[in-house]
Amino acid sequence: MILLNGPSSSGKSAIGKAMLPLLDDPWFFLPVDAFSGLRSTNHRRLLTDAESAAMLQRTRRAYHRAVAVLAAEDNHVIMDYPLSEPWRLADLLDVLSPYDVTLVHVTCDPAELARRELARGDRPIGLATSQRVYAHADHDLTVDTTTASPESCAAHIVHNLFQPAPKAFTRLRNRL
Ligand SMILES: Nc1ncnc2c1ncn2[C@@H]1O[C@H](COP(=O)(O)OP(=O)(O)OP(=O)(O)O)[C@@H](O)[C@H]1O
Repeated sequence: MILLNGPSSSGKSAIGKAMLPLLDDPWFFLPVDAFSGLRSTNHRRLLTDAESAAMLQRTRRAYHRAVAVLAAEDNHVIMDYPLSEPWRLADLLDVLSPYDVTLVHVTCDPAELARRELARGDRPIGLATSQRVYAHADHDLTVDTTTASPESCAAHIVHNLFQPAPKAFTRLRNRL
């Protein structure tokens, strides 16, 4: 399993898509946005803020478990998911404990993040630079997309996929 962690607009989705043709075997690319996109946005009752927050957390916890179910059937999965709240990592360390995870930190200069965000027009302005990805100073690989293309970042990840144990998830779990 590969987890692409980085702020909004850092290029996680572009890298994930660019990786697929470079990999030897079939992989699932399952961005959290695709999973959340399965949930209706058009419904009759207006949720309170607390209900909305609970719903988002339920969705994310379910995403963690959906990925684990795919892995339990020996499927390879690329996650595109910002670890922007500490509980997300804590939950993943638990749920994904049976599986090999390569944690990739996707980074980008804040000015370039802001430029991309404005150009996209479909993300709240300021999300990318305000989003604190829980970088926790440990990961298996880093790619900086400020000037590198998604294709070159994807190639770097694929060529360095086999990292010596213990990998970041194991080290992080041992620190708990
Ligand atoms: N390496 C890159 N160089 C230049 N532009 C890029 C690069 N990677 C992505 N972009 C552009 O930045 C925007 C966001 O890319 P992408 O959707 O891959 O980011 P993301 O990290 O998955 O964002 P989000 O978490 O908000 O879904 C897109 O318009 C994309 O074309």
